Amino acid sequence: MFKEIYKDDTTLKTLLDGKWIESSTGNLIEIVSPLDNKVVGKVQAMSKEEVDDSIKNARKAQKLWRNVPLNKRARILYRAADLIEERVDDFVEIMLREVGKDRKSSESEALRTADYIRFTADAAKAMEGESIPSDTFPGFKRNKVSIVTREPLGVVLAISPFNYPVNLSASKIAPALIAGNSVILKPATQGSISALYLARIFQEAGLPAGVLNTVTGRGSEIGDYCVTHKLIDFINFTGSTEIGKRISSISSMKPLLMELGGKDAAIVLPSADLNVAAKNIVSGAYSYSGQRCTAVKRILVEDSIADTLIEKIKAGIEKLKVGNPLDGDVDVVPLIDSKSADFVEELMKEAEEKGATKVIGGSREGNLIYPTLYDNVSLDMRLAWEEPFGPVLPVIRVKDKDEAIEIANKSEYGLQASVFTQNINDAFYIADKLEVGTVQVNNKPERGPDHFPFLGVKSSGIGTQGIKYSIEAMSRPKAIVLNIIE
Ligand SMILES: O=C[C@H](O)COP(=O)(O)O
Repeated sequence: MFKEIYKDDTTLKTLLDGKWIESSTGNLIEIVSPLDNKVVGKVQAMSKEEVDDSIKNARKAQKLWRNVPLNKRARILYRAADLIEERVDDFVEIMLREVGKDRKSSESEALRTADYIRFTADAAKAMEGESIPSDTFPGFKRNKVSIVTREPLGVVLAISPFNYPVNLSASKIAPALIAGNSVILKPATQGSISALYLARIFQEAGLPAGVLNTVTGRGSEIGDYCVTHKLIDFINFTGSTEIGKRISSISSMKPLLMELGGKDAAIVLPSADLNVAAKNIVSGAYSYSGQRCTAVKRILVEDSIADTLIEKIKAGIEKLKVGNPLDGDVDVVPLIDSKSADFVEELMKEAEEKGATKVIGGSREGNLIYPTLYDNVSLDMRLAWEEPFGPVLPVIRVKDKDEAIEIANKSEYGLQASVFTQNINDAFYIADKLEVGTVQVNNKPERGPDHFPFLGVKSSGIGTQGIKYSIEAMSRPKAIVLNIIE
C-alpha cells in the first residue's frame, strides 16, 4: 500500500498541489465496511475554505497542463495504467473492504480501468482537427479557411459513486486530463479510499502538482459548494437521479455530463433463445447484488413463455453464491449500507402485500439480501417503477411486444434495455421504439466495451460518455479562421 497517503494505519490524507495533507478542521469521516461494520479508514472532512484552495490551485495548474504536449500527457496516462496493473492486489483489498465488492469483480474493475486509461491516451492521439473551406457555403469564395482544433474546458469536477470507485473515477479523470483539463476528484464518501489510492497512482505516474486534487468530505457540507464554485468549468457526475437533479438545478450555466439511475428492462419474446435470455438476466440482475445502474431491473415477458423463462431464471439464481466476500468467492454480497437494504426490503414488502408471487429469495441477514425474483408484479407496485439498487427483480407479464414497449417507455428512466429474440424484425421494431440510450439485442445491459457510447435519456442522464465521447464532452472546438487577403 502507498504509505504517503496515510497519516497513520487508518487515517488518509487528501491530495492538494502535489502534497498529501490533513484538513485543518481536524474532522475525519469514518468509512465503515459493509462486510463486518468495522472502520476501514478515515478520510479528511475538508472545509469550504480548503475546497476553495483546492479548486484555485487546480485552476492555476491547468494553465500549465494545457501546454504540455499531448504525447507527454499520454505518456503519464500509460504509466498510470501500468501502475494500476502492478497494484491490482492493493485495489482488490481496498475495494473488497470499502465497498464490499467480491474479489473477482474488484480485480476486473481495476484491470478494466488500466485498459480504459490506455485506450483514452490512444484515442486522444488519434483524434484530429479539421480545416473547413468557406466556398461550400452559398455566397462565399475560396478566401477563408476555418482551422478547428480542440481546447480543454478548464477545471473539471469529477464526482464518482461508491459502486465503481476506481473505474468511474478514472473514466472521468483520464479523458479530462488528456484533453488538457485539471481535475478536482470528489468521490462518494464510501469509495473515497479507493479513489484516493487511484489519485496517488496518477501522482506516481508523473502528473504535475495541482493537475489532480482530491476533495473529501460530507456531501451535505461541501457538495453544493463544489458544484456551484465559479472556477469549476464542467461537472462529470455519476450517482443517483435525485442528486443529479439537484446538481443540475443549482449549477447554473455549467456544462454537465451525468450518468444517473436506471430501470433497465429485459424484454423477452417467444422467439427468444430462453437459455440465453435467462443466463443474461441472472448475471445482469444480480452481479454485485444489483448495485449497478445498468443492472436488469425488470423483466417484461410475453405470457406464453413466462413460466418457462421463470423456471430457467430460478435455476440460475439457485446457482449463485451468496455471502460475505471475505469468506470466499461469492456473486451476491451485502449491500453498501443498512439504509439501502431497508429500502429494498420496503419495496419487497409492498409488492408482496399487493399480491406479487415470490418465486425465490426474499430473506435478509444484516445488509445481505438474498437474490429475489417476483412474478405477477403489477403496475400499481413500486417495484415495477422504482430502482432497488439491490438483488430484487420483478417479472411483469405482457400480452405482446407493443405492451412491453409501452410499459418500458412509461418509466421515468431511459438508460438501457435488452431485447431477447431471434427475430431480427422484432428486434429492430422494438429497439427503434424504446426511449433509452442503448438497446442490447440478446445481451444484458452494460456500459462496456468502454469505447462504445454510453448515455441515458430522461432521468437517466445528460450527455454521452464513452472514451472518445467523454474526451469530446470535456473539450470544445476552437476555430481559427484564416482570411486570405487578395
Ligand atoms: O453503475 C453504473 C455503471 O456505469 C455500470 O457499468 P457496467 O455496465 O459496466 O456495470
